[in-house]
Amino acid sequence: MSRSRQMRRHAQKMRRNGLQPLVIIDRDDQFPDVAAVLVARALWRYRSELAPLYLVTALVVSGLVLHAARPHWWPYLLALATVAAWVLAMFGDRFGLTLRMERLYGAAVVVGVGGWLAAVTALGIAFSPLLQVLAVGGFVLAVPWWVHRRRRAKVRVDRQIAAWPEIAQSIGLAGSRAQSAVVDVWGWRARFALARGQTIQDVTTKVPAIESALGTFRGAVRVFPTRDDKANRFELRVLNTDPHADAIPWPGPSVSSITEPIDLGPFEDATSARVLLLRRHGLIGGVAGSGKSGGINVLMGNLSACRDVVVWAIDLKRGMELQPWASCIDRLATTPEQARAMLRDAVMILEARAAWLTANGRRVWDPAPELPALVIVVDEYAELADDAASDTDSIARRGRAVAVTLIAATQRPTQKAMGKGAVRSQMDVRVSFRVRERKDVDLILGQGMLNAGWHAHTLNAPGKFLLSAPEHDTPRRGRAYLLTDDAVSEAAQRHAALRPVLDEVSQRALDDAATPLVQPVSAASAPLRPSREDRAETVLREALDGAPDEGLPIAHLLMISEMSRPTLYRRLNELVKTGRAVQVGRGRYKASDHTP
Ligand SMILES: Nc1ncnc2c1ncn2[C@@H]1O[C@H](COP(=O)(O)OP(=O)(O)OP(=O)(O)O)[C@@H](O)[C@H]1O
Repeated sequence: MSRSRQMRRHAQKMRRNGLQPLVIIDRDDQFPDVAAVLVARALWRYRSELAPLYLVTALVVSGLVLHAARPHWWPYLLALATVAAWVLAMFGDRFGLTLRMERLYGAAVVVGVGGWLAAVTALGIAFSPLLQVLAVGGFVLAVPWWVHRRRRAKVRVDRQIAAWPEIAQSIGLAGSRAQSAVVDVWGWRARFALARGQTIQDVTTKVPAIESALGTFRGAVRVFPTRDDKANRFELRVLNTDPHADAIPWPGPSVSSITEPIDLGPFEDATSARVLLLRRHGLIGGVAGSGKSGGINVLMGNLSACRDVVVWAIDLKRGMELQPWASCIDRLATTPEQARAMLRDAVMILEARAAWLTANGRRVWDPAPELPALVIVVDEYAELADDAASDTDSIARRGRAVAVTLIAATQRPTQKAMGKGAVRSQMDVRVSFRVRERKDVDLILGQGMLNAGWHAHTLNAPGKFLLSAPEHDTPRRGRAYLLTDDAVSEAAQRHAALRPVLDEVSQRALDDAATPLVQPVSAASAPLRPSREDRAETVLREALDGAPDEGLPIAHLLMISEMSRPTLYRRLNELVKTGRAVQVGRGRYKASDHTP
């Protein structure tokens, strides 16, 4: 065995014993050998930082070869670079470039590389100032690469993963190895294979040791089984920052349909607290200032982005909380009378839908833009008058199949606050923000939940919540996204254009209910007073006739006609279809110039 191999063996043995080997050089050994290994290692270890340099080197070599062998290829190179840059700019998100900035950067690099290579292929590397362009351009394009946050995070993770065999050795998990890792905004997660005989329980008991070895903060590491539930695999979740440390800005809607689960905000391990609201009712509770209204804003931001949901809302704080979403709310009740009328109409709708389902041999109402779900959001549920209780009860009991959903927010959902009916027991999704007393936990989340470890009284910051739903049956702390006032008005404005109107079945039920009963025979000869609808229709037609060239906005037509929003849209649609009115701009109408 050669002397250097002997030494390498010796060094490996020392490393296994936890000792650092010394590099011993004597006269016979080749120092350049060791140096080359060290340099090669450094070039490999810092490959991400050195990538621009490697690219420049590759360009110079390719340029030399291409100019010597295929100088007439330059137009193809230019065309290829242009197409590749276009593809990156347009579809870069499919290749992991999620941000627009990243796609533009990628496209710029491709154009730069392709352009320079085409020029060198045609003119030769000695042609001035191609080398200067390469040096300056390379440096300029390298700077964003070096400072890119996600790249640096990825490099950090790669190095931690590369160090895993040593870490595993020192914490008694020798032989386990990383299989894959992904970086996200909060940190990284990686899938590991365990050595023979090791179990996920072994890893769980080693969590503090892993945290120490990786140099993270306490509580930053979590261990989960993998999705395929293999006994010799585990997933390691490492957080670089505590997701709940600060308010988390709302990233925008996570859904475009009520059939998808809504993301309320991250749990402590940074996974999303997603919950489905289709065919379910929801109860949101928590003391004043605990973040209920913030939670409702997250729901509204998502529901208003769904093209298959009509939102009705009751806000008995005179519309203070929900008014900013008015452009996305089909009907908003701010007084107890309006709330009662709305709930009565909702029951009428659910009955009409149930009848329609039966008549059509269907079991459930499948929401679609033309057959939307109806979601009724009630802020401060306890303020609802007692005489609304039978309607809320009907909705809670019979709303699921017909996709009529009730979402109630209240501080303490006592039996008194929830009315005498079965509303609370019908709530499938419970979100508890901080409660004042331990016993309130059971009020919001259900009997026995406090004893089962659902400690909503210990939530220590606004917006933090516990979520109980069929797919969430263990207590995990979440924190709701926070929507600023600007985010609310921006989302409300953007989503207003997507809002569907009530379907025909539901609308007909409301119209029929509003039509006055047939006059009694004895009164038939009495002069007929115009019905409310006739009056509203006349007012609408007159307003459209007198509308200016730029038309009248929906808000104005709603106000003067006193029609409900769906009725107004339906009437306007009919008038437009029959050529009696025209839509002049977004949400603006006037009478048509040539009445047919
Ligand atoms: N998700 C959140 N993240 C961070 N801070 C939040 C969050 N939600 C709410 N807050 C903060 O807490 C304050 C109170 O929140 P919010 O108004 O939503 O509470 P509430 O429970 O609805 O109270 P009330 O019943 O009085 O309306 C807000 O002004 C906001 O600063």
